[in-house]
Amino acid sequence: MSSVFGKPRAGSGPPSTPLEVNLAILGRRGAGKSALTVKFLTKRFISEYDPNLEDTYSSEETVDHQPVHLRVMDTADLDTPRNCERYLNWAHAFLVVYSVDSRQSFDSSSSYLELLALHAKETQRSVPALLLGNKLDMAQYRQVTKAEGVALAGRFGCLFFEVSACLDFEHVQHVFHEAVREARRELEKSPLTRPLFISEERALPHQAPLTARHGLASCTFNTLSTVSLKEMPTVAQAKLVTVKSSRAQSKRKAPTLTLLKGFKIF
Ligand SMILES: Nc1nc2c(ncn2[C@@H]2O[C@H](COP(=O)(O)OP(=O)(O)OP(=O)(O)O)[C@@H](O)[C@H]2O)c(=O)[nH]1
Repeated sequence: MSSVFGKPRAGSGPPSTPLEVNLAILGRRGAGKSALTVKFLTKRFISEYDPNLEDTYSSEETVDHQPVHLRVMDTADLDTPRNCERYLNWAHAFLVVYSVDSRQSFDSSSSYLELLALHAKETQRSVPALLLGNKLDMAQYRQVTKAEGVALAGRFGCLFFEVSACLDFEHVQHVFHEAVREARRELEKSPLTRPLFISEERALPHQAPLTARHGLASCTFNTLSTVSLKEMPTVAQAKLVTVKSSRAQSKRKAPTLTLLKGFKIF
């Protein structure tokens, strides 16, 4: 969606270097991570998807008059966090998604928040997370109350929103932009760019019990000082796709979209 939504207006001053923000979307299968990602990128709602695809998308945004080069990793864990290195050391902010009509997905979101809290503790570096209760349009089938969402977010000190990938775009965009704001605040506190590293594939033996206690046995929280690291070339284990057009929604005749790999968009 190169610059379509957030293009700086002509005459709005000299262009500044875009802030680079990496955003990872986490949550149980079916919570609506892909639908939210695609809604944000294209203003469209998808109803068919390939649950095994994990992609990272790139979008030029303007948030509070500042250009932002945003990368969004739509993760595809199975039911619990797995091989979390690929996003733990990459993201500047996390969107943890559950579905308001699924208690299981809410429980998983709690596991993800635990994981992020543990990682922050291990690395002494906090990365903002936002908790999203998705599928608000399905509120009549609610299994999770808004109060529970608020309480869980409060426990982990994160922002909380209820959204729907199939309702208004502006609300979804607002949430993504809030994530950028949170990331920016954190980056301003520690202006050094976060290291784009992935670890060699080996776990730290002493960390296993900690993660296992939280049902996160397949995740390791490697820090710069404890493992040998290699520089991450681009986005780890993910295909980078630039979405080229998203004026689609505002036009009567749907134009050709450069589609997100694997999605059918209607
Ligand atoms: N009614 C409704 N359905 C939604 C919403 N968001 C997603 N869905 C549907 O829920 C199903 C799962 O959505 P996905 O976006 O693929 O969920 P995901 O979290 O990416 O799941 P994986 O791809 O398996 O990791 C799909 O059938 C979507 O069409 C929503 O806000 N409202």
